[in-house]
Amino acid sequence: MSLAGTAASVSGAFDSIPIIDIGHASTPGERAALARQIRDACMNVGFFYISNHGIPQETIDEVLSAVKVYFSLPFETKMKLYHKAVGNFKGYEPLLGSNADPANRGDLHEGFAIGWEELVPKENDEKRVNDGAMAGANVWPLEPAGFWEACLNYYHAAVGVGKVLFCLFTIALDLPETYFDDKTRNSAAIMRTVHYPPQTGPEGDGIVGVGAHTDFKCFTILWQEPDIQALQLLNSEKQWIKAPPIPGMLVINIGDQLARWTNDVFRSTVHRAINRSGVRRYSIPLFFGTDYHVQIKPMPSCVSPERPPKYKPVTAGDYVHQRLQEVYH
Ligand SMILES: O=C(O)CCC(=O)C(=O)O
Ligand SMILES: [Fe+2]
Repeated sequence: MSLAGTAASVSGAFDSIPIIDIGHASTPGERAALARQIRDACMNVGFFYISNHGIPQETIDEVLSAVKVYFSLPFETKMKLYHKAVGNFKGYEPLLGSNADPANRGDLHEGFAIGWEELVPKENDEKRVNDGAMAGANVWPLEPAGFWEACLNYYHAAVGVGKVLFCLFTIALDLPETYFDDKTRNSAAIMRTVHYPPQTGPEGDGIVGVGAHTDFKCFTILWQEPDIQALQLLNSEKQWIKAPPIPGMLVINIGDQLARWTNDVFRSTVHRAINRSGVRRYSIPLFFGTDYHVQIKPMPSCVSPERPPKYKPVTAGDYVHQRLQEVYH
């Protein structure tokens, strides 16, 4: 059956989240089976865990310790790089500075956002030329020393995982493996390091760590701090399903860009984070999209007479820019 046909019979009433071992993603004989698992996960849940992702524990430990020091700095120090002053959705986002769910009053987290940057600057870096509405360089705090390096090391490692995933997604979507190559040359990936203070207010006060939302790039690679439950996913029965951190694994979820590319064959699942653990929680999402100048339009394999295109074509950069403006309004 075609992808569009199969999608019609999928319910989305999941109660658990699949775990997929991507350790053998570069072995050609393994890829087809792996892509099938990914297709099932993306059609039914929109979320999955990956094990054997290859990001060294040291890289994770270093970014986590830098991030903990950074967020413990005085408010005024952090506000020197306030993202609205920086102007391109990069830099520091204070507590309650965003609101992912318009029904809520604000998100109880602070964050620091970066985009692509070479670890060693290149003389002639053409990268920014095509970024349109999303153009602009990273900014970096003066302290802690090495913050930028720890962040960029993790960023590049996660982008590497993202490239592997893009390839697996194309196989899962019956497309040539190279389909996204010319659409992901610039690695249009935004990484946020995020601090969620413990939430102590009454239930239903309209303030949670991050309110119910869908992500708006192609997919998200999320590292969450071990031992703290916060992330929850909404299934089609309107039940919130917990997505606890699993040691050594990352969470992957489909975002709205890939839902648009796939005419909703891949599910962009609503999720939120509530930190009632009593302790601070840190997480690091990396949102990976197609290059900002690329037009997002439904793939032929995901359109049929019974499943006509649901979305008008849109340029990735304009789309992301508009969605970010809504969240940080
Ligand atoms: O921190 C988390 O667990 C989720 C974060 C999230 O959903 C986001 O930043 O889009
Ligand atoms: Fe999210």
